[in-house]
Amino acid sequence: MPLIEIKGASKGYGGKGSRSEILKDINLSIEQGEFVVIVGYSGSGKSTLINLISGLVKPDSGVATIAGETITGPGPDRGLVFQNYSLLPWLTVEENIALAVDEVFKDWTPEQRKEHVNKFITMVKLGHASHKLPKELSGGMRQRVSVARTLAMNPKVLLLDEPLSALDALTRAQIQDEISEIWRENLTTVLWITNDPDEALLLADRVIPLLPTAPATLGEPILVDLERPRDRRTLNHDPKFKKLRSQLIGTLLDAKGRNKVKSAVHVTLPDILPEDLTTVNSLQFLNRSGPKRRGDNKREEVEVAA
Ligand SMILES: Nc1ncnc2c1ncn2[C@@H]1O[C@H](COP(=O)(O)OP(=O)(O)OP(=O)(O)O)[C@@H](O)[C@H]1O
Repeated sequence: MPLIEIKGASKGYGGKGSRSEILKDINLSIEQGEFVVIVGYSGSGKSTLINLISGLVKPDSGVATIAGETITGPGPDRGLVFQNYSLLPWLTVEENIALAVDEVFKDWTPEQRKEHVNKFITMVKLGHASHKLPKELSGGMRQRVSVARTLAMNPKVLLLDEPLSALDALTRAQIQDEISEIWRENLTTVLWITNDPDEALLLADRVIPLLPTAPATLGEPILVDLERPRDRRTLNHDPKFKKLRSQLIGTLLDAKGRNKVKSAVHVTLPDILPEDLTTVNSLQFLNRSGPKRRGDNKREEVEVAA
């Protein structure tokens, strides 16, 4: 049985008159230990999709399950990491993580919890900063705390909603590698959402494009059979990587192209002779007669893409 399953889910927002259908007929199946990345355009419904699994969004139709159980709301079996860290500013790195651990492992001894917290602080390489407050950390360090806090709750699946998009490219690359390493060592199941095709292919076992049809739906999964660990420097020259990249980008671009609603609109434009702007003499410029109408109105066909 897959760990995560979505069957025939659709979701829209708003009431009558202002309703927008965002997702339609979403079918997704994620196996235990898989690293799946969904890649799509900004605003296409990626957060809505991941939140069908986090339990923050309920589908209008269809169903989302974890280990066969219908998802009806958020739960500790699904760890969610957002783009904006969501750390408590008055608590240190250690305390932020301990708060989550204390909540989930209430029956553990204080020593067991402390050991557990320290394990995850070390895992994300923040041992030197464990007593710092979030305001004393860089964006990358904050996101590492956020990942450590979520992993420390031992969720069945780690859900990451564009976790690195607020970071600079170099920090992003570093944390991508770190999370990939943590995933390989811990055999966690990961669902990662991004708008970056390179990030998707670097990390995933399987990449699924979210096609910007209106409403959006999932395209055919792309199996990323690239050897691990993946080295971004060599990958850039790897013909297999290049092929997958072009397949993924092509799929997204094609879907975007097909989604353009074309309609021919007939507009009538005045047929004007453009003014001669080469006039350099200021007197000539002041005395210019302005644009001239050549004749009858002209008909032009303009194509509008919605
Ligand atoms: N709670 C809500 N109520 C109404 N509309 C919403 C709600 N949440 C999202 N939307 C709309 O649904 C659409 C998809 O939003 P969503 O956040 O799922 O997309 P996204 O792909 O994650 O976007 P981004 O990449 O910009 O974060 C957007 O038009 C958004 O305005």
